[in-house]
Amino acid sequence: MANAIEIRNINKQFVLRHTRSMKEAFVWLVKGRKGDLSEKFHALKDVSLNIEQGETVALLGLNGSGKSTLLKHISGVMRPDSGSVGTRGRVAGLIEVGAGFHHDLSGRDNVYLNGAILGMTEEEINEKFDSIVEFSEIGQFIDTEVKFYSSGMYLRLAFSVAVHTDPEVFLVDEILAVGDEPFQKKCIDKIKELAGEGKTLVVVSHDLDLVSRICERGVLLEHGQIIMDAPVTEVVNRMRGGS
Ligand SMILES: Nc1ncnc2c1ncn2[C@@H]1O[C@H](COP(=O)(O)OP(=O)(O)OP(=O)(O)O)[C@@H](O)[C@H]1O
Repeated sequence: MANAIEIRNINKQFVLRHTRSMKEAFVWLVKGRKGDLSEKFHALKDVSLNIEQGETVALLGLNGSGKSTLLKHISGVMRPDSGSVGTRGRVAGLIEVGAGFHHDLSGRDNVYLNGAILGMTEEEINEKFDSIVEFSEIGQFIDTEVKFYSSGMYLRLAFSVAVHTDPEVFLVDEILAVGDEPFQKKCIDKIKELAGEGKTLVVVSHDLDLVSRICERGVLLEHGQIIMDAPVTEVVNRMRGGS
């Protein structure tokens, strides 16, 4: 089967400190600018990962292990310092609540803006508009500026637009957590439905029960490296201190 996602030897470093004290900068200057004034943090270290079309994959690991950074590379919002990331088909999902939303525009305008960013044509959005609003349960607030939305309302609209783009690859970060329980359940059912249709799914979550229900494969990250890639139950077992 064809790969939906191909990640080859990616590295990502973040600059932790841009500035130092005047004294440190002075010492650095008189010493002939030796060394680097900024401190770097290696968030992803030589990560390679192939995900086949139709696979459901959970990215697991402790806080700061690099899961969200890896997901952002798959979505294309971040680029690696070296290595390559390839995806096949339309990629959509929920990485950061409100990303791609314009605060001063209404929910309605943001559906068009976000839909276009995710690759939908105006015609496609017109066609799906009612269904997007219905799924989100935003109701009359669709014409309110989104800066007045609660975080849950943002999530509802963003999730609804993302699933209506009919993506081949669907990415979900932890953010489902801000939805209330009924909406979370609705999202999870929708995610399962997408998986059932053979869509590729990559999920970042600390909810081990949830990922065990949705995903088949687990990829465990530690300090920016993949240390285990196995059926999700085995990875969850290891995270819970099993084997
Ligand atoms: N834009 C950034 N600038 C600097 N450091 C960053 C940036 N984004 C992430 N990091 C750092 O990279 C590391 C990995 O972050 P990441 O968000 O990928 O971890 P995570 O596994 O998703 O963690 P969590 O479970 O807490 O969400 C962290 O130490 C984080 O501080």
